[in-house]
Amino acid sequence: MGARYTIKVPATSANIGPGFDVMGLSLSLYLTVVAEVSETKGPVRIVYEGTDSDGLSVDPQTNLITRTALYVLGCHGVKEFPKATTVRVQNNIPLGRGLGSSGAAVVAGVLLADAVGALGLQQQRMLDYCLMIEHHPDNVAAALVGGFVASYLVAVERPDGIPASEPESSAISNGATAPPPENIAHFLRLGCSPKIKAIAIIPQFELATSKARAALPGSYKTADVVFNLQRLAVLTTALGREVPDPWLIFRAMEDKVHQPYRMHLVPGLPEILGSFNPDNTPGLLGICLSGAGPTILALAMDNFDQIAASIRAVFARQPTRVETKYQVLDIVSEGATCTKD
Ligand SMILES: Nc1ncnc2c1ncn2[C@@H]1O[C@H](COP(=O)(O)OP(=O)(O)OP(=O)(O)O)[C@@H](O)[C@H]1O
Ligand SMILES: N[C@@H](CCO)C(=O)O
Repeated sequence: MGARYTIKVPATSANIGPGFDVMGLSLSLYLTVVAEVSETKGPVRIVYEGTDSDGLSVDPQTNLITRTALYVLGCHGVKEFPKATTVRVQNNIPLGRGLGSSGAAVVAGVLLADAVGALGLQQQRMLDYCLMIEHHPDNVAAALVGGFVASYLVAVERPDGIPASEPESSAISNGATAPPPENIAHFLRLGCSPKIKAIAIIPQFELATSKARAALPGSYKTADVVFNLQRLAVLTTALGREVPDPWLIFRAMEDKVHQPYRMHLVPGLPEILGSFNPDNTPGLLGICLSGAGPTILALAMDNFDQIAASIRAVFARQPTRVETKYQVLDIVSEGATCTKD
């Protein structure tokens, strides 16, 4: 009898307005990976069972989940999956929409290697491995530990010399087996009121994070940086108050570092960010671009379906008639898990 592991990783929304590359919320939408490990040596096989998996590679050397796992195994002197393994992927996180699909895939890959290689990695060490592939910690830290998470990279330059702005590490695509330095990033879980839910309004088009990052300027005005720092400091505790203050949160979710430069990439974004507020939209707490977009994240305490309908209507009346779906999600306190059946 072989072993069977089930790995479950939540979707995440990064930034939450001012916390560009800093903040992440984990959400009740999951990537599930089931690894069926046989007792004999043999190849690894990938099977996608989810709905949003069109075009994803099932070649273990290129698929993001198994490629990450192979990198982590390689760092431990293990060149391939130790036993014949079938990796069944059920993905409910839409790809390239700003809901942390790539971060979840990377986290799943690290947990997969840890399980099949019996590596016994601690959570902090897992984060180091994740950051060799996903260069900003906001999504992966929240996906790994769960809840409302703040994080920073200890060094701005990545340890392998690749600029943090690069979308993906060449360390793993080159088959390198150099382990990451220890403690690349630090993280902290912050309080988030259980009264708050996350409404994700998801346009039916993909926006690659690399493209959305390429739209950002290389330098900023001091006043814009101060604008974000002021809001971010307030946001870190505003979401955790027992009785959330809608206008405090609304103002604390404004941003001048990334959203203004991404407006042209998401039709309707200027109107969405400029039209809704807690006075004209009861129940609304705050609104922002989720991660690199194009999903809109609205935090709210009530009237979830009405808020979603109002935002969807703005997308629908754009000249390009942007089609959307929406989901009302919980902010989940549990991060990625791996269980042995
Ligand atoms: N389950 C998965 N299996 C394999 N590859 C995946 C999986 N999920 C995501 N990816 C890869 O990640 C890409 C999307 O990553 P990208 O960083 O552009 O968007 P995102 O992670 O969904 O959004 P954001 O980082 O803004 O939250 C996909 O096109 C695919 O190559
Ligand atoms: N902080 C990242 C999140 C996307 O992965 C960005 O906005 O580009």
